[in-house]
Amino acid sequence: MRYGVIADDFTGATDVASMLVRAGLRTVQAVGVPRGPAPEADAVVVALKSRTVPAADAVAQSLAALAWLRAAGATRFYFKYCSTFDSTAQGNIGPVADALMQALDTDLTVVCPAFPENGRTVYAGHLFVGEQLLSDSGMRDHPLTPMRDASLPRLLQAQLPAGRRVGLVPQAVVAQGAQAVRSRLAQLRAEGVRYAVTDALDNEDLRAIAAACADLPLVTAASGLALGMQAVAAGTSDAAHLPRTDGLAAVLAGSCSQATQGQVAHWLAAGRPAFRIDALRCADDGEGQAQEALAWAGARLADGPVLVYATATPADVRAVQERLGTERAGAVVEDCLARLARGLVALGVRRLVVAGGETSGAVVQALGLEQLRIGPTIAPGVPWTWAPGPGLLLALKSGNFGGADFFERALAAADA
Ligand SMILES: Nc1ncnc2c1ncn2[C@@H]1O[C@H](COP(=O)(O)OP(=O)(O)OP(=O)(O)O)[C@@H](O)[C@H]1O
Ligand SMILES: O=C(O)[C@@H](O)C(=O)CO
Repeated sequence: MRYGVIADDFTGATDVASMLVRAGLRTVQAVGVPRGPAPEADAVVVALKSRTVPAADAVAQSLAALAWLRAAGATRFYFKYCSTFDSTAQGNIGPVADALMQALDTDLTVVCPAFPENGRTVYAGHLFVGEQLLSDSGMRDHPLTPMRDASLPRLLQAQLPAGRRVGLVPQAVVAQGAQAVRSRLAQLRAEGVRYAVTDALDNEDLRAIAAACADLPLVTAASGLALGMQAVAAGTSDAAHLPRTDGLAAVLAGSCSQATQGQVAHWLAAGRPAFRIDALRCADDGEGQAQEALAWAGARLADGPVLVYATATPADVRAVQERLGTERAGAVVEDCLARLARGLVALGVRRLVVAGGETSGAVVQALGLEQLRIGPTIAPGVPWTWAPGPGLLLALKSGNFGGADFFERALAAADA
């Protein structure tokens, strides 16, 4: 194995694994730090749930993943965070990146959240979502990681220990290609910069950055840079062919992003069956709420796919958070959806779409899954995956990804 990837959430892990597969690398996704021996692969992605935990926990989990990946033979490392740089107020990206750099004894890395295929671009160090600055996008109202600043150097600097320097590789340099990026990185290193934020507007820019980073022990990025790694890695594989399954189908949505709100609205508008989870009820009687949803689903699954969603508007989420506190609100809803996932699989569901990174983490942990095989892409950054234990097709959708008809499209693809 050559590449070791540490992803700070589960949808982010399938996102980057899918890109590595597209780049031609045989890729295995491990759920949490693996216990067993290294699988036969060019890249292993370790999926953590470290984005919103206290920074010290995130660092400890990431270092444990690094230790396993090194022992398994990886020589190049990739810290995968969100293409919208999702961090809590305290921020885990800086502390984790810094700890990984120290452990690898390296003095320079890049910071590259761009994912142009999903509208995330970086210009003059500022992160855009489509045509909006990150701070003007729906990410302003994220339940756990509201992003109210679009300047990557400023966001990162605030998360780093004093004295760490952050610099920029501007788009004018990236557009000149890999050699120009390499020269700029050398210049920044000579100036004492440890973190080079890279502008990137399209996949061509990502390819140039990836080629320029070929000798760096560590890169930090969203999944876009993995697509660019095609140029530097000897590609060998195509997307894995996943088994077919005739089991029942369901969608669980815990994401409150604008994209997921649109997907839920699209499902409801088509008159498809859907059950809304009440977040306050989850706090009072999570087991009762899960049982009620399960009984509802059990009565309908034989007729076709069902949706169970906690997805709510920013105003509704705020009202719940004011009552419960942000952390508890997130945790009780995740817990309810995780129970539901267990219940749905027990009822015979074998094709499951989950929306939301934290939600996916809770679901995958509740199902006790250890490894996911990466299959064909449903939408940029979202592949079908296969969990061999229960024989389950699982799509873990990043909150912000996918068009309005994503749920229907995913289920149709699983049928094809
Ligand atoms: N109605 C609700 N009220 C309060 N919190 C909610 C509600 N519905 C969901 N949540 C919580 O909001 C959080 C959503 O985070 P999650 O990571 O699952 O989605 P996302 O951030 O949109 O996705 P991604 O991380 O892939 O971008 C979860 O902790 C979930 O439990
Ligand atoms: O990079 C992204 O946007 C996603 O893979 C993600 O991390 C969502 O949680």
